[in-house]
Amino acid sequence: MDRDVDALHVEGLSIAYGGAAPSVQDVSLRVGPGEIVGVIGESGSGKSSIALAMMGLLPDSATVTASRLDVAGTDMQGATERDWSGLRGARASMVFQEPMSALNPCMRIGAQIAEVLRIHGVADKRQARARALEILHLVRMPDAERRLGYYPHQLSGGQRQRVVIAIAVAAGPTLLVADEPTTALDVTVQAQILELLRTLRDETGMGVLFISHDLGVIGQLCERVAVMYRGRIVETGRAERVLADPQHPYTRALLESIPRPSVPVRSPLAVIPVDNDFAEAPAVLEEVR
Ligand SMILES: Nc1ncnc2c1ncn2[C@@H]1O[C@H](COP(=O)(O)OP(=O)(O)OP(=O)(O)O)[C@@H](O)[C@H]1O
Repeated sequence: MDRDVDALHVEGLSIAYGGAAPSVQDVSLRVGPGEIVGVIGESGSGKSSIALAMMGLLPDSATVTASRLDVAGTDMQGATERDWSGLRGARASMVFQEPMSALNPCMRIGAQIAEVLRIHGVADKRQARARALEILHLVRMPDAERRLGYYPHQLSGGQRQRVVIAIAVAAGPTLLVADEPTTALDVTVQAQILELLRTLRDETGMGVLFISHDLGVIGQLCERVAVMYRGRIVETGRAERVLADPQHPYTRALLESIPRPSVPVRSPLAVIPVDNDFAEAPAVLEEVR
C-alpha cells in the first residue's frame, strides 16, 4: 500500500445514465491516506453511483465525466476495463451492504480468502491458508482457525461481514469503499463493524470512503463528511462541525429526522470492544440502554 498518495481524489465528477439528466453532478471528493470520509444523503441522491464509479463498476449505459479521477493514486480518466480490473481488489476494494450476496455460498471461507490472496499475488498456494488465518485474525473473527472451514451460512450476519471485509483488505488496498456496510446488521453488530473499520484504518493506513444514509453512523466513524442532495454535494466539512452546526437546510432536516432517545444514550462504540463475541451482546445492550 502506498501511504503517501491520496486514497481518492475526484473533481467535477458527473454521472448520467442512458442520456437522462445527470444523477450525480459536479462532485468533488478527497480521501487522504488513512482518512475516513463519509458520504451521506437520502435514497436516490447518488451515493452508490459515486461508489460504483470509483471502482469502475457502473453499467455501460452510464456516462462518467470528471476533471480529475485519481483512485488509489492512479489516474483512472479514460481507464479501460482491463485497467479497472487491475486496480479492483488490489489497490482499491469495496464492501457492499449485503454480505451473503458478496460471498460464494458453496465455498468455505478460508478457501475464498485464499483464492483472493492468490489472484492478487499476495500469497502462493502453500502460504495462502496461513495468510488467510492471519487476515481472519486481523478482522477479529472469533475462533478464527475453526471458522476457516465454515461455509457462509454457518456464520452470523456480522461474522459474514467480517469475512467480506477480510477479502476486501486481503491485498492491502489504498482505498476501501464501503457502501452501507452495516445497514443490514442489528445495532450492536453494526457498532462492532464500525469499530473494526476504524481499527483496520489505524492498523493499515488505508483511506475509507464510507457511504451511508445514517448521520448517526457517519458521526461515529468519519472525520469528514459530504452531504448529498439530488446528485450534488450541498455541504462538506469536518463531521463534528457538520453535525453540531449544519449550514445547509437539507443537512438540518437530516439531523432533525434522527429520532431522539428519551434518556441519554452513550455511543455504542464507547462500550463495545471490537472482539466482543455475540454471547455478550445482551449485556452490552443493557449497558448502552
Ligand atoms: N443502473 C442505473 N440505470 C439508470 N438509473 C440509475 C441506475 N443506477 C442508479 N440510477 C439512478 O441514479 C440516481 C441515484 O441513484 P443511486 O443508487 O446512486 O442513489 P443512492 O443515494 O445510492 O440511493 P440508495 O441509498 O437508495 O442506494 C437515482 O435516480 C437512480 O434511479
